[in-house]
Amino acid sequence: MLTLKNISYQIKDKTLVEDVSANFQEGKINLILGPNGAGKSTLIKLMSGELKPSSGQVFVEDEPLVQIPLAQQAKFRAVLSQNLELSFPLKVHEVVMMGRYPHFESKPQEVDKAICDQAMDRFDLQQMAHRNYLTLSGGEKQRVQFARVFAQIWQASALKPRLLLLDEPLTFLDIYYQYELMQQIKDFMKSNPDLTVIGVIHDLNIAAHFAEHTFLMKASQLFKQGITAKVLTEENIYEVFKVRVKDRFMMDKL
Ligand SMILES: Nc1ncnc2c1ncn2[C@@H]1O[C@H](COP(=O)(O)OP(=O)(O)OP(=O)(O)O)[C@@H](O)[C@H]1O
Repeated sequence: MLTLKNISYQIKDKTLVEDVSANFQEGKINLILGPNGAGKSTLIKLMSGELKPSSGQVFVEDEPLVQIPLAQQAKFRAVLSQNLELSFPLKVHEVVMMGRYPHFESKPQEVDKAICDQAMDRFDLQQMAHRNYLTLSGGEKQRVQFARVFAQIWQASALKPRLLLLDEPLTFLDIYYQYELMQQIKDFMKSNPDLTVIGVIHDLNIAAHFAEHTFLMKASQLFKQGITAKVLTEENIYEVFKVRVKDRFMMDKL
């Protein structure tokens, strides 16, 4: 669904992403792992179009991303970025409605309200729908952001298959919600088979449990990519993180 062809990204003489080629398949959960500073967030920003590659190209299906107008991109592609700061005292349901902005002209329609309602149900937010977003805990804010991005891509688009980009979406979440939210993604995808998820996470167990395909980054490059069980081996993990793990421990959870 999304293809990267020889993508590099440089700032001055520093290379943040070097010659990355990858194909993210439609309908799959693809997770990107790697040490701090390996280039994961930069790669997500290149896929979302927030950054333009210094060389190489990003394709959505067979169309170069740069040729798709932003207003169209927002109809089939949602992004949950790291460190999202809002400075206005919006209510929770208003933040979720932001996900619908690309879909209506001047004011939300009944369908937009219904979708926000369902998204809040899904992420267990109804009881805080009228709370000031700024007063929520870090984990609660993260769940609101999940509801916002899901509201954005709730319905299939006539333009393209849907895409959800997640940069460290599990930050601030306790272990219950880490698994719960990943499970919600998986469940949503069962009834929405055109949705592709690409996310950056740090937890090897979560990747082993949920990712169909795993992408290991090391020093600005893509070190390994493929079926999770073949990528998350003791050897590869040691090569990238310099930490010894018990392979079987993770694979038992698959
Ligand atoms: N605007 C910038 N100017 C210079 N260096 C940058 C810039 N943005 C990022 N970097 C550097 O590029 C490298 C890759 O950053 P990136 O945020 O992509 O890493 P990451 O793999 O997501 O790391 P983490 O796991 O810590 O979030 C880091 O060394 C970072 O300091």
